[in-house]
Amino acid sequence: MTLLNVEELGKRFGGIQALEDVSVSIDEGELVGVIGPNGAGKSTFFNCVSGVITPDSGTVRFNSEDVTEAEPETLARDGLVRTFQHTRELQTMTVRENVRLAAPNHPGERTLPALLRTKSMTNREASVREQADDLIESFELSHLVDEYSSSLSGGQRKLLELARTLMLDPTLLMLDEPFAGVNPTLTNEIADHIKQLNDGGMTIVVIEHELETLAELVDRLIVLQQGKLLVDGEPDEVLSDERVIEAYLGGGE
Ligand SMILES: Nc1ncnc2c1ncn2[C@@H]1O[C@H](COP(=O)(O)OP(=O)(O)OP(=O)(O)O)[C@@H](O)[C@H]1O
Repeated sequence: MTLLNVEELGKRFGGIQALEDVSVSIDEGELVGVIGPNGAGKSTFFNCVSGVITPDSGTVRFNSEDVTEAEPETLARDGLVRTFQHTRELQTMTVRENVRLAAPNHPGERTLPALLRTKSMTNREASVREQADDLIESFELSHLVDEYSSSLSGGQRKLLELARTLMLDPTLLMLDEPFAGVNPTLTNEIADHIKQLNDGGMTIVVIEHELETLAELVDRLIVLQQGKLLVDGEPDEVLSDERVIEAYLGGGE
């Protein structure tokens, strides 16, 4: 079944046509990579799909519903969740606080005196704590729970970002450069987590410049060039496609 359907998406910034007539369909359970030279329109594509910016033309359908004008928070509540190239954790909070606070409608433990809290609020807090602890453990961040996130390495920050994102229980997870600035060991670890999440049924779309790791990870690659869809297909075929090689050699300009 189609989970995400993007039709003829267009976005212009002044004199730059960042996206032009991009149509893409993603089925439930797929693991798809989005590649293309610098400035190809990858981030603009993610931004339009995730509601960060509104496209000038075209439609975005998620679960068959037209969400072209939807706000990121609404989309996240509905299960379409994305990460950003530059991670967005709160640096003055610990790893544990960062993961807990990512929960939707976080109860805000300190805002109400204990006497005024309802049973359901207390239950919700407990389940948030449990979910956060489970994620911290599965991402092997347990030894860092009380560290401020400002002290983490680039790779550990990406793991934290992934854990925070999963607190939202996504059905469609969009990852913007999950391996950028990450050492090879953690890159493999993050790739394994992505694979496991997909094996568990989560649909995942990944923008990445690290083509070798990405091509091994995904089932399908979508190539953008100068705002247009250039090729869409299996990784091996795509990476040996003359048009793709040309686009990279030419730097997309
Ligand atoms: N907010 C903006 N204002 C003006 N121009 C923009 C804006 N966002 C993107 N662009 C331009 O749109 C084009 C596509 O940019 P985009 O960031 O989507 O490409 P990209 O493929 O993600 O590139 P990179 O791999 O370098 O991140 C580029 O020419 C970029 O300069």
